[in-house]
Amino acid sequence: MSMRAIIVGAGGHSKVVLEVIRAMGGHEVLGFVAPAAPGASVLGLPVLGGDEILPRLLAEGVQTAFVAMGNNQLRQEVAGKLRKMGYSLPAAIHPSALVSPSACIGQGVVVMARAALGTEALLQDFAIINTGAVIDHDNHIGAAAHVAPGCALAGNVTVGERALIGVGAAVRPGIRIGADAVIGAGSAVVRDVAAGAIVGGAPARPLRRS
Ligand SMILES: CC(=O)SCCNC(=O)CCNC(=O)[C@H](O)C(C)(C)COP(=O)(O)OP(=O)(O)OC[C@H]1O[C@@H](n2cnc3c(N)ncnc32)[C@H](O)[C@@H]1OP(=O)(O)O
Repeated sequence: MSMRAIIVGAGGHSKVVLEVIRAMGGHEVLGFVAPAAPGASVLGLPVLGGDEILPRLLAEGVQTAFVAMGNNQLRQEVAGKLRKMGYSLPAAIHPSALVSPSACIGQGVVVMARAALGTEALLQDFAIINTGAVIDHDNHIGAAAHVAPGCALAGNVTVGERALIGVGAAVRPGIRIGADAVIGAGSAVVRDVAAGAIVGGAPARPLRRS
């Protein structure tokens, strides 16, 4: 029997999460929860309403939610609220992902198509491993961090909470990336990155913000 579920968030990332859930099977997604105009829909499913409908849905027996917001801080905050309310927040793992049997995957983690999780990789709650990203052995990916499509993280890399590793970045073995850091698209990270830093290029260096 399928579990009834909702997706919280209704942007681009939420559509991909819906397709991951459908590919996994086992859940009937009723719709999306997000502030939106009446009648809005995403991939043919309705936007059911904003946050105010969450207690009612829970009371009606919809106990499973997938938090699907691309913004790392927001995703972590919303997930915390849903957890307190009593929602069950399972991981969503695309069946085409290669997942080591010794990888450890937290609550609400999303692993997109063709991603690879290596031996003893640890993914903390609400992390996103996007399409085709490689998380090699002994990586520690912090809570609500996002490793964007096509990244390659060599062995023993540590990524802090809410950090964003931009699309196609490559990270040398053993590198530590701090919480809330942003790694620019296409970067080669060869030195540790401080918490909150924004770096880019090959080799990655601090970026001026415009
Ligand atoms: C499915 C999905 O879509 S998942 C989404 C994943 N998201 C990403 O991969 C986004 C990653 N973000 C980036 O790479 C961004 O360019 C950032 C965050 C690094 C910088 O963004 P902003 O702060 O807006 O910087 P802005 O674009 O104004 O550029 C500032 C300077 O940094 C340079 N720069 C920006 N990005 C990079 C980069 N990736 N590598 C090298 N240099 C860069 C710019 O050329 C510019 O240099 P200049 O001042 O000499 O002209």
